[in-house]
Amino acid sequence: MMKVLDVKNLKKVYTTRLGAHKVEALKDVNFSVEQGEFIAIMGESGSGKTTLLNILAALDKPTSGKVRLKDVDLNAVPERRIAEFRRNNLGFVFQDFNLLDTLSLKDNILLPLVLAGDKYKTMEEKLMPLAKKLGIAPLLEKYPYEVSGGQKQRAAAARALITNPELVLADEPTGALDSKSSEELLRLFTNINKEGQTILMVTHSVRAASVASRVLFIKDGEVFHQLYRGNAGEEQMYQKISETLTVLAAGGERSA
Ligand SMILES: Nc1ncnc2c1ncn2[C@@H]1O[C@H](COP(=O)(O)OP(=O)(O)OP(=O)(O)O)[C@@H](O)[C@H]1O
Repeated sequence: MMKVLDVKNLKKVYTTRLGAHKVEALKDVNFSVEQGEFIAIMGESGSGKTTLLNILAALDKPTSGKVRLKDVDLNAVPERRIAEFRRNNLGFVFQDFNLLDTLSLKDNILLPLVLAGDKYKTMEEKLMPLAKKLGIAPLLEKYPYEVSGGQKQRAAAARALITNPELVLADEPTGALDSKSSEELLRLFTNINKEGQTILMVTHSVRAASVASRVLFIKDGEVFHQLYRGNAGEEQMYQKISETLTVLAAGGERSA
């Protein structure tokens, strides 16, 4: 097994302006992700999920602790290299899609390759199989405002996948979708994960988390509990996650 991500003793303290207030968003977060895993991260509002995701995405720096992506210590990537590092190694899927309204779906999807300086021919070769797989091939010339939320999110997934990233980071990817589009997106994530794509997804949705291979629960800036899928089906996983959230909300003891 190969580690894609290794998070050690991660701590993040926000200091407000004038330094009057300090908020410890992450206290001591530790976990690692093996290649091919599909991780869901859950936790109540304010538990530190966005903070964690921002640090993993190299958008923010921890107060202390380490993040390694493959062999690279994120702290050691120089500022001028960060954008390139992100583009080469990570794919992002956001709750609100983050597509550019002035670009067609095709150009949105190709954007990371354009930024990386790929040749047009290479881009086209990568685009079609992916667009077909995600069911958006007939929509490529359309603009984001001309397609549904589910279609927008599939275009966003294509943009995340087109660079073949080590890791896909998804922030509440079903948050703005109706239940049918959510199910389609979860199916899609499940399929690309089965094909080997490592995924880390932050979500409030028990249903979304129930397709993951492992669920991490964050509480008070620490990993409070982990659930491994094992042989459990999605419904069983749904049950286990619900139970764990109940314990968490009650502020109770760590369950076994
Ligand atoms: N830029 C900031 N400055 C100061 N405090 C912050 C900042 N960002 C987040 N916090 C605080 O850090 C803690 C963790 O916030 P974070 O946004 O990571 O939680 P979350 O789990 O993502 O919440 P949600 O589910 O509501 O998005 C909260 O107490 C929050 O108020």
